[in-house]
Order: sequence, then structure tokens, then C-alpha cells
Amino acid sequence: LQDTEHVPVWCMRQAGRYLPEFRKTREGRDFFDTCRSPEACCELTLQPLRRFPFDAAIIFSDILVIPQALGMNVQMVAGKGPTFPEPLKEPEDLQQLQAKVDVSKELDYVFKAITLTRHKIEGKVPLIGFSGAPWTLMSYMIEGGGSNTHSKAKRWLYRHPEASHMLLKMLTDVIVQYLLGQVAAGAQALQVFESHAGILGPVEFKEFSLPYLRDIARRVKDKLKEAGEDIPMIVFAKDAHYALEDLSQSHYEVVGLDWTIDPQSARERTGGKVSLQGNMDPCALYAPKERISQIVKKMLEGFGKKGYIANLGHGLYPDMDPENVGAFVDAVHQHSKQMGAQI
Ligand SMILES: Cc1c2[nH]c(c1CCC(=O)O)Cc1[nH]c(c(CCC(=O)O)c1C)Cc1[nH]c(c(CCC(=O)O)c1C)Cc1[nH]c(c(CCC(=O)O)c1C)C2
Repeated sequence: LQDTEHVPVWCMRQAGRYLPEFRKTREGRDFFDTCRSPEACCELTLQPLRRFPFDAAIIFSDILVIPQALGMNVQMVAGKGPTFPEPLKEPEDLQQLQAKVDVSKELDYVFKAITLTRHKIEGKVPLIGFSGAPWTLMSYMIEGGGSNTHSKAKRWLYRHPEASHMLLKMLTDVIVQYLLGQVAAGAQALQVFESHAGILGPVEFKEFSLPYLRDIARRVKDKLKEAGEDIPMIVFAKDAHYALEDLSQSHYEVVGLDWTIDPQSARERTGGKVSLQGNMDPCALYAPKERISQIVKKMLEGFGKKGYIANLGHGLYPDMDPENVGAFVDAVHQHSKQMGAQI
């Protein structure tokens, strides 16, 4: 990553319901219909940039567009979140999935949204594309929605390991095509969300998540390299602190961190092999602005200025005060400028 005067900062879910203008644009429209409108996605992506001096944009979309592309029905139910009326129950249900997905056709609307947004940003900040990681998507496809225990999906790992690998492989192939399509459409960095890593232990993570995360980065990078291209890739495996060493050697330039790891030990454990991103507890945004500023200062001192992207340890919540988000961004810029040059 390049040296910058201040530490770059963006927030997961920076386009979201905490912004009144987001709620207004989304009003009365189905969530996935919104995702299928390039104009709406572009508008929602740009909204947080009009308010705050973020250093990156992330395309408005959702990780669950991939299960949809595989032929599954996914609804966003108000007050409940994503819901699959017919989740996968047993390995034979895999036969109902689309074996050969034409990503350029099925997910064309995301690519259009990226191209439109990239033009509208006019080079002011880079545009990040993203995908859910295989295990996280698999867990939604089996659970049929959010879950505390993920026990239905984990049951597959223990009872049907072969079918699990088949599904994970199928998802990986689609994700690789999807991410390459996003780069071709104009994405300038890619983040892979393994949001449900924390529900796995180190052994299961090594078998059912890590190999696929690695495969995705390696295949995307190899393909880009053939065309003389290269873009930074970020892996965010939430609550996978047990895997930090492995994640720092997985072909990703950046490892995103949740707030359960302290910055200094994350630096030590990743040994300068990668840049780090994160990791303020989103709930710290409920604190008064002065307190946010202190927390940010400490976080910056822990990570150091070099090879660091400031962010939260997970997404913003809908009841957060936009003013405090602004205070977070300003604190990152201000404190990091004052820190001066650092090794
Ligand atoms: C704003 C939003 C999104 N998705 C959902 C919402 C809220 C609903 C609404 O607006 O109506 C439903 C929406 N979509 C999902 C959920 C989580 C449900 C659950 O509890 O399991 C909800 C409420 C599933 C989802 N979707 C996503 C993840 C991975 C990140 C994470 O760990 O939070 C996950 C797990 C990715 C995602 N989703 C979204 C983005 C946009 C870009 C940005 O960050 O600004 C991104 C990157 C957009």
C-alpha cells in the first residue's frame, strides 16, 4: 500500500440505515429489487461520501446475490433479515442448484452498478467490490437466514463433509468469476467477507474455510496477472483471531480485523506480512465524540501508520448517530496527520 499523509478510513456498512437519506431511497422498495437497480446502488454507495470524507467507497449490494444466482429464493423480510423459504436440508438438495452459473448474465446488474458508480465517483476515492466467502454463504443457504448457533450448517460439516466440500467448491468457482467480473466492471479493490468464521473452531476453519479463501485470492490474482493487472484484496474473517497467522499468508494484501484482537498483538502475529484493517468496536460510536477521539488515537498508536486502513471491527448499526461516524473519520485523519512519519 502507498504511503499517505493520513491513514485511510472507511466503514463497513457505511451505506446503511443509520443515514436518513438511505432510508428515504430504500423506502417502499424491496431490498433485492434495490440491489438490481444500478442507479439505486450507485446513489446508495455515494450517499455516505457526500457526508463524510471517507477514503473509499464500497458498492451497495449484498452477499446473498450469489445464492440467488445459484437458483435459490432469498427474501429480505423487514424486522427479520434475509430469509430462504426453501433452504438446503440434505445433500440431495444440492442437485437443485444451478450447476453451471453464467455469472456475466446472472450478476450483470452488480457489474452495471459498479461501472456506473466508478464513473460517478470521478476518481475521488477507490471503489471496493466484495463477495461473501464460501462458508458464510453455505451457512445462510442451509440455515435459511441468520442464526445464533449455525447448528444446521455445522451439522453438514460433521455429518456430510463430502457434500459440504462439494458445495464450498461450487461457491468458490462462482465467487472467483464474480470477483473477476467486478474488477472488469471497475472495482479497484475487493473484500471477501467470511462473517461466520467465528462459529468455526481452528480445526474446522482450516478444513472448511481457509483453503477456499486461499483458492479465491490465488485464482483471482493469477487471472488478473495474465492481463497485466493487480488489485489489493482484503480478507475479513470475523472472530477468527485463532487463524490470524494463516490469514496473513493467504495471498491477501490486507487482513481485516474485528475488535476482539488488540492492534499490537495483531501486528506481532502477522509479522509485517500484510496490511491490517479495522478494528474499532462499532459500539464505541455510542460514546461521546471526545471519547471516540481518544479510542481512535489509541487504536492508531497500536497499529502504527504504515500498512494500515482504519475501519470498524464490523458494520454500523441502524441506530448510530451519523455525527459520531463523522467524528470517527475526522479523528482518524487528524490523529494520523499528527503522528507524522513512522516506520
Ligand atoms: C444496508 C444493508 C445491506 N444488506 C442488508 C442491509 C440492511 C437492510 C436494508 O437496507 O433494508 C441486509 C442484510 N444482509 C445480510 C444481513 C445480516 C443478517 C444476519 O444477521 O445474518 C442483513 C441484515 C447478510 C450480509 N450482507 C453482507 C454481509 C457481510 C458483512 C457483515 O458481516 O455484515 C452479510 C452477513 C454484506 C453487505 N450488505 C450490504 C453491504 C453494502 C455496502 C456497505 O457496507 O455499505 C454489504 C458489504 C448492504
